[in-house]
Amino acid sequence: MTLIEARGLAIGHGGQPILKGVDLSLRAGKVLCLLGPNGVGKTTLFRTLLGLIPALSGTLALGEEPITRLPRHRIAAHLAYVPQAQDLPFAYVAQDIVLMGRSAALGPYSSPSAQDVQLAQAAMQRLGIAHLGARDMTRLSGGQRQMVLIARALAQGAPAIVMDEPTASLDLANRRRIGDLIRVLAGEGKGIILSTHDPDQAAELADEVLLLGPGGVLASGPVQQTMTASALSTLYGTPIRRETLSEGAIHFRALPGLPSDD
Ligand SMILES: Nc1ncnc2c1ncn2[C@@H]1O[C@H](COP(=O)(O)OP(=O)(O)OP(=O)(O)O)[C@@H](O)[C@H]1O
Repeated sequence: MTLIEARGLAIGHGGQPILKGVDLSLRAGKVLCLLGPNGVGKTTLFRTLLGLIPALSGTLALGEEPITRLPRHRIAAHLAYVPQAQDLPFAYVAQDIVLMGRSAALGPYSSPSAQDVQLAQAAMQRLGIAHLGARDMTRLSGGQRQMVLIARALAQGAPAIVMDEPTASLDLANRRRIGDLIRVLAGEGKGIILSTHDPDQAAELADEVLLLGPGGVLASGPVQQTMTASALSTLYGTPIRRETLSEGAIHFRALPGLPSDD
């Protein structure tokens, strides 16, 4: 089942395009990873997929429906969002933030039921952060906040999840935990689209990758064929070597040599 389908999408801010001609398709049970240099438009693309900013042109469908026909609560029921943790100085306790994930499933004037509270608690337990429940979000570390936002997306129960650099501020153990969780969620049939600045992580987690260069898609497809040394060197404008480690994992290494502007 296709959860997100974009064709010829142009995106940007204030009518100014940043990326054009973006084709993207996220299927249930798959992990799609976005890679691209700082400022290329990954977050802008995510915010467009979420209906937070309008596409400038092209088509975008969530499930069977064009996004332009979907009210906010139906988008939220379809697509959960894990924004970058530093974007959210919410003055709420962590468990209330996680419970907000349930609001997409509630009617406009209803309050969360005991089952909603249970689902929020289960999401926190699954991430090993139940002990943070009563803590003020503004007083959590960046990594703790990131875990809370992931729990909120889990509690939402949407079939697709968009994650903007979900492991950026996580320590090694939590990074592993989230990486494993992403694969488990895909195994359970969720579709996950995430961005990362770590090509090794993309190679490990993703079924498919989308390489975003200035202006548009540089390449897209399965990890092995798409994440070549040459494609990544072009993407980041610096020489990159691809190595296969003894356990079969792919590792990318930026070679010495400063990139130039020309
Ligand atoms: N609200 C906004 N209004 C105008 N321009 C914006 C806005 N937000 C981002 N931009 C610009 O859009 C471009 C893409 O930004 P975006 O945050 O999507 O990049 P990114 O690929 O997610 O970057 P990073 O990897 O550094 O997080 C940048 O040039 C940025 O300055």
